[in-house]
Amino acid sequence: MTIKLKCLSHTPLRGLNDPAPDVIAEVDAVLARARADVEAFDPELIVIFAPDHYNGLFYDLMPPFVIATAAVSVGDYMTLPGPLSVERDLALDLARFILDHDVDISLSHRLQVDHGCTQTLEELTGSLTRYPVIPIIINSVAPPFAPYRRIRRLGEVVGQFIATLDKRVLVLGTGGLSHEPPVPLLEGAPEAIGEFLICGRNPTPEARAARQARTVAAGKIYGTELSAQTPLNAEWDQAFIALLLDARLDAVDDFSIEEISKEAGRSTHEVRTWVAAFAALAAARGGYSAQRDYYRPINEWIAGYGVMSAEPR
Ligand SMILES: O=C(O)CCc1cccc(O)c1O
Ligand SMILES: [Fe+2]
Repeated sequence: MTIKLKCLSHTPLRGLNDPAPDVIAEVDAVLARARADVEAFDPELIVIFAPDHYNGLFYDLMPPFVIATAAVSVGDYMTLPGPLSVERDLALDLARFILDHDVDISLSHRLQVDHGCTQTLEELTGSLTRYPVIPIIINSVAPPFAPYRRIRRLGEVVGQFIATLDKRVLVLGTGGLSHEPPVPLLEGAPEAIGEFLICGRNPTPEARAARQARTVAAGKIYGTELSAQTPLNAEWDQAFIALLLDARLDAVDDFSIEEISKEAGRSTHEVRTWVAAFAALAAARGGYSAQRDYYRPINEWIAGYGVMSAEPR
């Protein structure tokens, strides 16, 4: 078994509300290098830990985390629509392994996924079907959340499973870092918004266009005194990256969900996907060496935008 890791932020505002051309060029160069790494590694399986943003998962049934044996992209924010190439039997084997190791993961035989899962797959592989993939969606936007220690444990068990495979496995985490796009909270929401958060799947094209427009409008003022959203927190981001570089993964057990929401923004919890990915790498092969490939706070994209790579020491 050989394993590599890549963790990247995602931003649906790319191409919709871009920063200066030199910043885009920087990010394009980092993504091109990451894509070349993936091409050279030629994974036989990709395990992607990703968030959902009320496109596949809603409060009518909100799992702390769920593994999909079949997944279809909703194609929001100009991302590719259609099915992912999920290895059904292997995903089921992984589901059984996780449950047998006392981590109570949910299972979906037909999950809708959004830009949170598909943008990174597309950026690193050029499609949703180039390589076999197993999506594990971690609730990162719909409180209450499982403690970070449970996410670390989930990653550990996935890593133990990966260690049993005779394959080249790429583990991906996508989301974060610090940021707070205008994702509504159920608490105190107007009735119509509450209804959407509880059972809003398969919105009309008009509703999806309106949501996209709201996010673009938020991106235009994000980080200025006009915005009510918690601003990016580069200090928090750099400390989180340092924790991963130093393999101090158990430090996440002390993370306070409320404090992170207040200090860095409510969607910063997408970093739970990074925690799971690094925990999987560490469990699969013990020590790892990691590098920060890129970091820049990018207000236009509503993202403390980071990219990291790691592999066994
Ligand atoms: O459509 C939404 O709910 C929010 C979209 C969104 C915006 C900026 C950064 C993100 O990570 C993100 O997911
Ligand atoms: Fe997101």
